[in-house]
Amino acid sequence: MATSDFTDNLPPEFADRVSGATLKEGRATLVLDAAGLGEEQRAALERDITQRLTARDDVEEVRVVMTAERSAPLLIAVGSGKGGVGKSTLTANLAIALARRGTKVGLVDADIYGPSQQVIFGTADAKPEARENKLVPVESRFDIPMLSMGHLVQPGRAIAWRGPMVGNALSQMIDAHWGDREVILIDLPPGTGDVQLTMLQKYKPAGAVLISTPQDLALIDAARAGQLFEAAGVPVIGLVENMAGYACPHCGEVSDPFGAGGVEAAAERLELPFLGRIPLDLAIRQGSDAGDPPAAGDTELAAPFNAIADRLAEWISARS
Ligand SMILES: Nc1ncnc2c1ncn2[C@@H]1O[C@H](COP(=O)(O)OP(=O)(O)OP(=O)(O)O)[C@@H](O)[C@H]1O
Repeated sequence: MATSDFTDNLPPEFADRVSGATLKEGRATLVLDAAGLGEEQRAALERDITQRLTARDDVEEVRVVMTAERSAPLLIAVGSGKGGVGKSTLTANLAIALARRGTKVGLVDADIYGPSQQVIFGTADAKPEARENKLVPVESRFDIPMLSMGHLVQPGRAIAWRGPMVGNALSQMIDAHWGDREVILIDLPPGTGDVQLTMLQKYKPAGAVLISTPQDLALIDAARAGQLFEAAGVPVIGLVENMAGYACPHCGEVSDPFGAGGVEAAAERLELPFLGRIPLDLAIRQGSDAGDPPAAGDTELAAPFNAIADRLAEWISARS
């Protein structure tokens, strides 16, 4: 017998997904459309259907073939030449801004020197579990699953790591159960060290966003980081200027402690897109420390992050 009648009694939510079915000598083969389902939902669907069908007298064995395999999520690296220029702040806020526009985004904090995303996302106490030898990302309250070096080692312990250990930790985080995530933002450590090299050799990102303050020194380092990506064939999506324009909370006068406009001018010189400018504002630091990043709210400080996320989203959709 080669028929699909045996699937007729499946509930509609299952039956609607069956795009092909045969039953031959007790062996049922089903082709299921798994589009839009996350990894866990797919596993649950397969389990459930297998149970229902094996309960039948005429079915001894069930094979389920899932189609519409999810494509691997797009990896986007966020890098900087120097430390402390706001890379983690940008990555967290971009992830939140993208998630608020409906992108299924995940986040990896690969900063071995000072992982901080677990603080910004309030997941510092979480311990990621492993399933089938792969880590399951930790859920955060912004609906952004994440993994951080801070989840894998005690803060400060990874600093002495070199090549293979770094590569191993990075692999565990990137090869995790990312389910239905379309985009994963990767918060890189500053500079052009082991993590960047492993990233380029093993998990070449689709693109990189670079952040810098407007000082010359920070810019020179950022340009160097940009060169590394470009040499490896990873397009630099654009440059972001951080900590420009400080509005005095007392008198309102705007000053530019690190200069202003330098990143935009550098982007022009390097022929790279300029994605936007984030002001220096105490509320940005306070929000990050308190696990309440500005992009999660609706104050005017969300605006620069939203504008940069818009540019990034345009870049992502132009690729797909
Ligand atoms: N625009 C801003 N206004 C005020 N504070 C900011 C701004 N951007 C970042 N900060 C603060 O500056 C500090 C450094 O920022 P962040 O951790 O994002 O930098 P980083 O480049 O990721 O540093 P690291 O090299 O340590 O990873 C943090 O305390 C952060 O909250």
